Amino acid sequence: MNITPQALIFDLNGTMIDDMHFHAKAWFQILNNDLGAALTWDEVKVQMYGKNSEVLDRIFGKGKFTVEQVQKLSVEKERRYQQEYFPHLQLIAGLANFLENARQANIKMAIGSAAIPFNIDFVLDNLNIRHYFEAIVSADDVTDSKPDPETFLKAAQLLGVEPANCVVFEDAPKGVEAAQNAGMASVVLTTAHTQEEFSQYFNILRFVQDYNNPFIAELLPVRV
Ligand SMILES: O=P(O)(O)OC[C@H]1O[C@@H](O)[C@H](O)[C@@H](O)[C@@H]1O
Repeated sequence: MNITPQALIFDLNGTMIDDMHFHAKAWFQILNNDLGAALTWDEVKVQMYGKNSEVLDRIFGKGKFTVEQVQKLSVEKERRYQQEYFPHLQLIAGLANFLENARQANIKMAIGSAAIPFNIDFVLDNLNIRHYFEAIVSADDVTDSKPDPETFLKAAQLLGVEPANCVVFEDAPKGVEAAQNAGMASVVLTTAHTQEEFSQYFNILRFVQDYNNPFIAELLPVRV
């Protein structure tokens, strides 16, 4: 398939940085040690997609916590995650180059993440890459997170690009599903999931380990 997108939309966690193990660890502690959920490691990994409030609703049922309690738990989870992950914080191989090349090719770029702004700021500011992104859609900007298409549709709208002309970078099955629901093609980073876990989706252009895969550069217009 030969596709030159007008816009690139990046999921954040597991897609720009290889940090999903640290999210699972922080969730495991909060859900089990603090809230007594008794979930296995694998159950935590399956349940922890979407907004933090959605994760808590899914596991404990809607209405178990007040809005204030959810907010407190959400920030506490991210505080623990940030503390553990900070020494490892770096972009996935080849991404720094790709962002720069895409910018020089005038491709619009956005972030579409289920993370709260606290975490998005943590990544963008510590890695000094905020200037690449014309739009940022976080957990706080949507009613329903992935697999609902709202995150990616909002990002496309903010960039002023039709969904069909956007390519989404994702690492999670629910994220690829969200892109599919938004009518967008996706490239899958195999940081946290195996290819088999994506078998039901038909919007995947390629599976890549990192941004040094030659397919990634082919997404940008050929330089003359
Ligand atoms: O949408 P992204 O960028 O992959 O972020 C998803 C993750 O964001 C984290 O903040 C949530 O706590 C995780 O549960 C979730 O999986």
